[in-house]
Amino acid sequence: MIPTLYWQDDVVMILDQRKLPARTTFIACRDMKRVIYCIKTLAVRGAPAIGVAAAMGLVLAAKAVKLKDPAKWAERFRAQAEVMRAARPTAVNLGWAVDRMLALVAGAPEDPAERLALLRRESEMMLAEDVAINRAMGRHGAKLVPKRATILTHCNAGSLATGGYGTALGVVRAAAEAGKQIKVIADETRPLLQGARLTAWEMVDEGIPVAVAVDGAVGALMSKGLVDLCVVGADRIAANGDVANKIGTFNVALQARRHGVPFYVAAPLSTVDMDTPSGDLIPIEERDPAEVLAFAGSRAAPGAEALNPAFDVTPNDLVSAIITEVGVLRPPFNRSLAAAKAQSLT
Ligand SMILES: CSC[C@@H](O)[C@@H](O)C(=O)COP(=O)(O)O
Repeated sequence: MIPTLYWQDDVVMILDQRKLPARTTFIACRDMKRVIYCIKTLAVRGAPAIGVAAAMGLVLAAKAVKLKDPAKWAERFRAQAEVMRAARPTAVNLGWAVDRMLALVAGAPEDPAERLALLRRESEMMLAEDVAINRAMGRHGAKLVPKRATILTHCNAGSLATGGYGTALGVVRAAAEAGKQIKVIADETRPLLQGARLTAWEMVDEGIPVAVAVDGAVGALMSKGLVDLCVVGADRIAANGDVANKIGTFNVALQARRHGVPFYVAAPLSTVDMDTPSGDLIPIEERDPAEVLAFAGSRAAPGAEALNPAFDVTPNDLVSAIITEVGVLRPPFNRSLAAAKAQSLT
């Protein structure tokens, strides 16, 4: 599998996911501004991958701040960190990674080279940890998958959306590695086609049979008994278990409930935001209407406006379970999430 992002000497290399699957090109980021450009334009996307990219971007920012006085240096670095935090609003992993780097700076050595090395190591650790967490999630989630199963997923919560292996697709991979007969239905995921372009590409590369369906087909497919379970990722999970994920996820969950299909969310605990009590308080990114109004390079619906919320919130009562690195969490989620978060801090 091609890496999503990595360090090459002092340069952050980011796979340009906007070009996939047609071309595999990397963007060389030498400053934080370039990393932010990649995050905003979705060259790098998916909650955990955005978090790692933010950490790497802050290493570049730390290097660029040349102030000698440690207090002034920290003040400038903190200001840069806030610019990074604002790059995209919904995925809480971005703010989580920024806070982790800020906490490190608070106790960091004053020697600039040592300080920089510390931040660099932290960003590398986050990347490695993310893959390990995804594998753990995969092991827990695979137990929920029958021996033969068709799994429907929405958007791309795969290797490309993370440091590697994936969250929802990590569960798919782990089930396949355990010898189960898995087929995947990838919702195409309008308007930017993360399902058709990215999930299908990852599954074909993995040798796992995959069919792409238009987003509106979910109900029809389930009514014919063609879906055994749904597994999706998350951008932010509120303390009560409400789940923000790619626009269209809520529809999948509603159809799953209507047809008695289990609806699972696979996400690391870094995606759980205990400071946001419920889903209605999660900020939802509104993206450029042009993403909706352009089709195959030409303008669709001339004269019309567009609504383009990038995410929606699935209420916790539609979620069968949340698969995390510490295990499968069941309702009531306010209790199971709080316990898992407390466990992860010990
Ligand atoms: C493991 S990724 C989980 C989510 O981040 C994913 O499902 C998603 O909604 C990504 O949205 P995107 O706008 O492509 O960043």
